[in-house]
Amino acid sequence: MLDVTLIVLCAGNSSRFEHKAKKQWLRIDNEPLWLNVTKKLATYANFQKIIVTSHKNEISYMNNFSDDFCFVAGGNTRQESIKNSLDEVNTKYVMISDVARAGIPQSVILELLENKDKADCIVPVLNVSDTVIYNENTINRDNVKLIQTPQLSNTKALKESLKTNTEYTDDSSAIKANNGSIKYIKGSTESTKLTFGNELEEIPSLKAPSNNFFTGTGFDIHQFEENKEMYLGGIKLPVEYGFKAHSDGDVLIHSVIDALLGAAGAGDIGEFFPDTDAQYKGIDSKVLLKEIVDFIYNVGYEIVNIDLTIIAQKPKINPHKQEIKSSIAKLLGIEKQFVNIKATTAEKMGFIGRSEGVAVQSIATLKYYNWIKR
Ligand SMILES: Nc1ccn([C@@H]2O[C@H](COP(=O)(O)OP(=O)(O)OP(=O)(O)O)[C@@H](O)[C@H]2O)c(=O)n1
Ligand SMILES: C[C@](O)(CO)[C@H](O)COP(=O)(O)O
Repeated sequence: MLDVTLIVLCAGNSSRFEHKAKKQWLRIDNEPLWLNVTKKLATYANFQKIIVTSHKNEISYMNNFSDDFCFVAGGNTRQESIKNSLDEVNTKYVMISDVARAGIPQSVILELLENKDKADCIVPVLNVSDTVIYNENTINRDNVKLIQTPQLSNTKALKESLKTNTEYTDDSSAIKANNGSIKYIKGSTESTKLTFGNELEEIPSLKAPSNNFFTGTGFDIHQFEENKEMYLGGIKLPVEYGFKAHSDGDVLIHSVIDALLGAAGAGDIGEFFPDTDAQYKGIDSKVLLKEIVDFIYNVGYEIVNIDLTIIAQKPKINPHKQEIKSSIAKLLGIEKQFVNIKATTAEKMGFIGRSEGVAVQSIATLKYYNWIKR
């Protein structure tokens, strides 16, 4: 086994990426890109340990995909993410790769490893073949190099170099600034970095997402409370009572959240917004749904439809159905025709029948965001 830890950086925000999903979550058949890339790199060399650096909001979800890797929460910058991950590195060498470089060939990895003792940091680079102008002046292009990842560093040298508040855009720049030695090897055009989205066309080996559909159910129930505003589906109903709850008690929205999380395999509402957390006391449930919808799109899904059943002896739902549909459609970012609402009484049986509260059941369907057709 090699005395090398591999870190795959996957904690970015994809803010420049012109797709609905974050790049690390694009589906390659049924696999998120981060898993596809990490598994591929794992077959290229016998790494002692593989660390996947995850966005703090996604680490628990990422954990659902594999038991083979160590997941570490990243920071606000690439460098912070590296620092967090280095805390878990005990090997002499560390190889750091951007998930954004999805097409790295094995030859680059092997050459980095062959050169591991030749400098503090081994870096793949590309020469520039076009004429280069800097501040309107032509400069000698032979002096220009395009720096790629993965880079292989001496762990001690990298840890020392990052004891600084200066932000470097790559590992070699930090090591160089700390008087470490650098060896450049030949990079690869296959290691192109996904930044804006159009680069996807340059990596033909990435398979299209599967056409699978994913279904999740949600259920929530709340007791009435007198003299409180009632919110249902994000709208205020004209009645003199509301729902007893830690949040605003919007039982319909809570049920929708669970259906969406169920379809994405992402747990339940309590894992995202614990009812013991003071910050959610009295919170507008629309804010919670917005956060979940952003999560669903970020991690590579599109919402197909949602079907809801409201079980209520009171209040009467029919007069408000259209308004609730419009509200939910807007919050989910889908057309109104894809939100269905059914309402039923409990035939005066049980606690709902005794008009003590309301229950809502939902079914959501998701599909993968199809990045290949856009
Ligand atoms: N806080 C951060 C920022 C970036 N990265 C990772 O660093 C690599 C290079 O970053 P970049 O391509 O810029 O990705 P993003 O930061 O996601 O993109 P953007 O700058 O457009 O938001 C990516 O693999 C990204 O996931 C990270 O782990 N933690
Ligand atoms: C590390 C890197 O990929 C080397 O070219 C690059 O600096 C990352 O830059 P970004 O701004 O985080 O995309």
